[in-house]
Amino acid sequence: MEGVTRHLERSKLWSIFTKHAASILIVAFLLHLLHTRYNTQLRRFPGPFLASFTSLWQVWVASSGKAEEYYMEVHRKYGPVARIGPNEISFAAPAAGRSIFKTGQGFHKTEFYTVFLPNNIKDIFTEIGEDVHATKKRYTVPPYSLSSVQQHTAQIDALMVKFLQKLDDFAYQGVACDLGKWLHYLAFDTLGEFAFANHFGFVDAGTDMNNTIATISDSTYESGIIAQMPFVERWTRSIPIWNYLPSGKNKLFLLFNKSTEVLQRFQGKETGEREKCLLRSLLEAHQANPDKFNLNDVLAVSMGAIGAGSDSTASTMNSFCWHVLSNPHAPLSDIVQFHEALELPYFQACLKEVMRLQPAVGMNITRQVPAGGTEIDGVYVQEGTQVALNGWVLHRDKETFGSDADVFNLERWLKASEQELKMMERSLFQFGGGSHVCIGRHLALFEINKTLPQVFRQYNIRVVDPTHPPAHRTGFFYIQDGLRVYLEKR
Ligand code: HEM
Repeated sequence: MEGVTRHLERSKLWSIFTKHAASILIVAFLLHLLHTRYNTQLRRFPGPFLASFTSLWQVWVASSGKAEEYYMEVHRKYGPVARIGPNEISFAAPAAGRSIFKTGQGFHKTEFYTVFLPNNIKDIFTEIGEDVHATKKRYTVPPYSLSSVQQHTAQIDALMVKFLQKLDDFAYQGVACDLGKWLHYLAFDTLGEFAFANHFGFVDAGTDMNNTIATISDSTYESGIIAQMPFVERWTRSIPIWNYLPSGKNKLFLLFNKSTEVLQRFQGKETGEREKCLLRSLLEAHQANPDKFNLNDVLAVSMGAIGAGSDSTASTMNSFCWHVLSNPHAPLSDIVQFHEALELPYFQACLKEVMRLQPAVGMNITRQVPAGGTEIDGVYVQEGTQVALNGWVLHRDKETFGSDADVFNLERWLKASEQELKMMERSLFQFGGGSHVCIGRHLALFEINKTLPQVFRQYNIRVVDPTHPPAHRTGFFYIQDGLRVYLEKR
């Protein structure tokens, strides 16, 4: 009898549950949202309402292709510290950037990075284990030093000659040229020389071969969206849905073929001076330390260099041309010799101002707060919290850069006192900082300092429509499209 009563009670409960299942699930979901928003120390920070409940807000921001604009707006509205995710806050003051990047503070990369290519074998950009990263970086750093980069001068100069010949064609024909595209081809081929002692042939072809540049850009854009919820990629890694994404179909085979072909050619073979390159140096590191740095690492790091170095350098050169050409106060007629670029104060002021105003990384750089928590820019932050920095935000700090920090004004670099200059330079984060500072910065600056003075010395350049800046889409990098100019040979 007792058993029957219990059975009846259970089936009554079950029928109540099934009748109200939808309502129960909704209430549970609402409780979960409230818990996410309030049951954390981050509740004291202001920020977009939706962002405190779910990372979907950041997914939406990333998919807009204008992440930098959203984050600048967030800080204009909510002040120097803003909550931008259930477990993430963003800082606007350069002092916060300096604390987070300070070596030895224990901040480490978040899972955000793990979804970018190459993600099956980690390179130094996608590797988030600090110890593994430090090992890989030790073997990777030597070919990236300025003196090693300078050893590629002859090959880079040869590329430059071809590049200028192509621009000459536009100048002679008097037709508009998409300078941004050509700078991208040059950046790509330069990386080919640096990484594989063999350029890809983009400048020769004058086209995006195998859609490689577009594929990298699409892939970075998609990864930038997925990176906001990296667990989705982890859960679905074994399902082949990623192959159906635009960047997945083509899978960058030009890049992969080139790196494996060059690797096979180099293996076991002595190479001459002409073939000294990143991949060669990585292979030597592998041969000396086969257990710590394997052949997959060699491939991943060399391919990763192309992904990290092409769009970023092209973006900076694009931004430079746009700002200098559309700004009547920034002519570059003084520039004579490109190898003297470092000694040209006016050119250097333009370059710093461009990297300040439009740093090539448009998305947030994120780090995880170490065990025990820490204070950042006067604010205590609990361990495990994700902290975000965005160059576009940090570089608009009015206390550091002046009340006109939102606009292009290269005079700020020329007129600043020694102390102001020092502070501004310490507050530039276009290459990140700390143990993850951009490894390719010498190469990028070498290329930029050679290319831009050369182009501006050789041509009078006029933007086709100075009222319309090039369109852009931000994946991880801020990528422009449509820098159309007329070139006239000087
Ligand atoms: C103007 C051009 C460039 C800019 C503005 C730039 C910017 C950056 C930034 C901001 C970071 C730090 C990202 C973070 O901490 O989340 C970074 C890291 C990195 N960059 Fe660059 N980059 C440029 C060129 C290059 C080039 C030419 C290469 C390679 C050939 C390269 C390879 C890398 C790699 C591998 C990392 C990861 C470093 C690490 O985590 O230890 N970059 N870059």
